[in-house]
Amino acid sequence: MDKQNRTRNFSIIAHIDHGKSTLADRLIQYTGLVSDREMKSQLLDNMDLERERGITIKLQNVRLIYKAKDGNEYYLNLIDTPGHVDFNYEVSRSLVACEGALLVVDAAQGVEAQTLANVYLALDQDLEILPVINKIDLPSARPDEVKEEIEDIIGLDASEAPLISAKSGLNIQDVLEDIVANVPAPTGDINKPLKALIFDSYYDAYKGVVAYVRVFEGEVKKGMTIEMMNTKKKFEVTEVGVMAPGATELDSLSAGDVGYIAASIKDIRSCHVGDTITDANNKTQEPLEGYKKATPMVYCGIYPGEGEKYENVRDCLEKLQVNDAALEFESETSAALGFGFRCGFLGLLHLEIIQERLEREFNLNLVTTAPSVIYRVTKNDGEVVMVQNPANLPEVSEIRMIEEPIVKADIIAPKDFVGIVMELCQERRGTMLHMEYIDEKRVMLHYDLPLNEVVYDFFDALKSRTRGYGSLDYEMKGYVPSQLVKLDILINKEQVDALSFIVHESKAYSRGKAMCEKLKNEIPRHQFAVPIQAAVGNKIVARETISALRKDVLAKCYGGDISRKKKLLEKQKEGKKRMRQIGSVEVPQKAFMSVLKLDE
Ligand SMILES: Nc1nc2c(ncn2[C@@H]2O[C@H](COP(=O)(O)OP(=O)(O)OP(=O)(O)O)[C@@H](O)[C@H]2O)c(=O)[nH]1
Repeated sequence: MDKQNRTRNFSIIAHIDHGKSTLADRLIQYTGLVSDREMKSQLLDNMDLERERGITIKLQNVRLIYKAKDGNEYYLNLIDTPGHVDFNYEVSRSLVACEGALLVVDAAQGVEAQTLANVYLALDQDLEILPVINKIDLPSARPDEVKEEIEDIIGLDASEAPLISAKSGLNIQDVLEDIVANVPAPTGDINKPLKALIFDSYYDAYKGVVAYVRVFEGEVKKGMTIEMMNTKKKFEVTEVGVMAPGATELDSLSAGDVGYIAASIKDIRSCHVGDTITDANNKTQEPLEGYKKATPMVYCGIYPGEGEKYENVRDCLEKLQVNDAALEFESETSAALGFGFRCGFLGLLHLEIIQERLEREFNLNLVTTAPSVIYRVTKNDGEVVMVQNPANLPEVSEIRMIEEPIVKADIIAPKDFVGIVMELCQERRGTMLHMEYIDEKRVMLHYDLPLNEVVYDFFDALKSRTRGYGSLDYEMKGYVPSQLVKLDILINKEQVDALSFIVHESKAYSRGKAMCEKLKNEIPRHQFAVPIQAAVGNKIVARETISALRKDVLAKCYGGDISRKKKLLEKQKEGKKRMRQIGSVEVPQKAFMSVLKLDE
């Protein structure tokens, strides 16, 4: 059998926590790629941040060599995928490079909202989906019922699905045999001109931008001149190889292979994820269909903090963008924070992760402003503007209509929690579409929810109110008109542009109040009283005051000389007035993030 017939390209898809990363580790360990001693727990989640949060964010690929029962040696290219709803985009990116996907389902939890969402993504790519039932070691495991669920809800035959424990390593060989037997071998002519898809990339200080590719046709070798079909840039290949699990150089990558290409690419903009690489001297006719660009759904301002340089922040954002194509940014200025960037993210988790990476990996000191979705504003003169920065909302008098993005949300929860889930969706201005029973125990609720209500902390609220049993998946549906207002925050009578946000009219008061209270706790006391107000237009909807640190000027004044007392108090008042006029209120950096975590 030739190499192509002994190659299998696959991903693992699952709902969060169903054990995808643990299974990936076991597969790596079983095939002897790393010794047990070297086996760091969850090797694929190689970013510290991921390990801490326990969720997979960036996809990684690794090549395993497996000697199957049929006596042949197979090359299994595994591409790890993230399981969180914010990262569906990354899931579909990695799926394009594969012919099959393992669908890991927790034997105790069964099919969840994101199990379904991931299956749909895999079906879109025409992948062979192999169900795997994990965690059968758990006392609460119910593998037979879960098999039925997979058949009933998803429509996949699960009768032959391996029953495994990724944790203990039980039946891991069944999974490998399943892959060999049922994931189709790649096809593609090695003698045709090179055609390879870049599905990910990262920046290496020595090698430059390294592209992770899936070769569909032809062959790529060191010394060859390649061309990026989209950017038309040409480079000489300095190294090709596979991750096993570290970068391992090979002579060539050919049709069907997954691996990396380094070509001393210094400018990150010349290597686009989704672009097709070809041989500059023997070009392929048509590029492969690229990825549809991920559209950010949440925006926020990122500003250099105390002592931080603007250029430095730009540099780091650019570096992050290389391996996170979904991150968008452009320059903006704020009266309160100076020069900075408006950045677009897939969701709140994505935002938090980027922020943490900037702070931790790049050691940046940042100020982040409240997240906002994109509103569609129609002005009286008919002009339509998309507003993702509340500060840019046109004057109220100019606005004919504001529309907000709505998502179609699918929520799966045990039936005992239906009331609680409905209450939560109601609070978040949701409209129920319908509800169906998955089996005797669980229901699936379909809702239309304003994205602006989902991005804040809907996911956390759902998890905590359903004791971890509720699961969520959502996709953009469109825009609907809504009664939205801009809530401004005034600190010491001055409007702070970076703290403004757009909110539904019915929530302006409660949000404003919560915001003022929060800021009151975060801003230290000054020599003068600091009023904190929330306003809609000219109307103040909430107010808090940080009382002044009153210096006791009368302490030294003995006796009852009333005129002297008066004089001293008068003087103090003057001082305060001056302070109020010229002194500025020190607002701590974290106050700008405080809108994020408002408990309503
Ligand atoms: N009892 C038991 N626990 C398991 C098994 N497999 C995984 N787990 C545990 O389940 C939890 C989630 O496993 P992960 O492998 O991190 O799950 P994941 O699907 O990769 O999750 P994300 O990276 O967040 O998408 C961890 O605490 C694992 O130790 C298993 O077979 N049995």
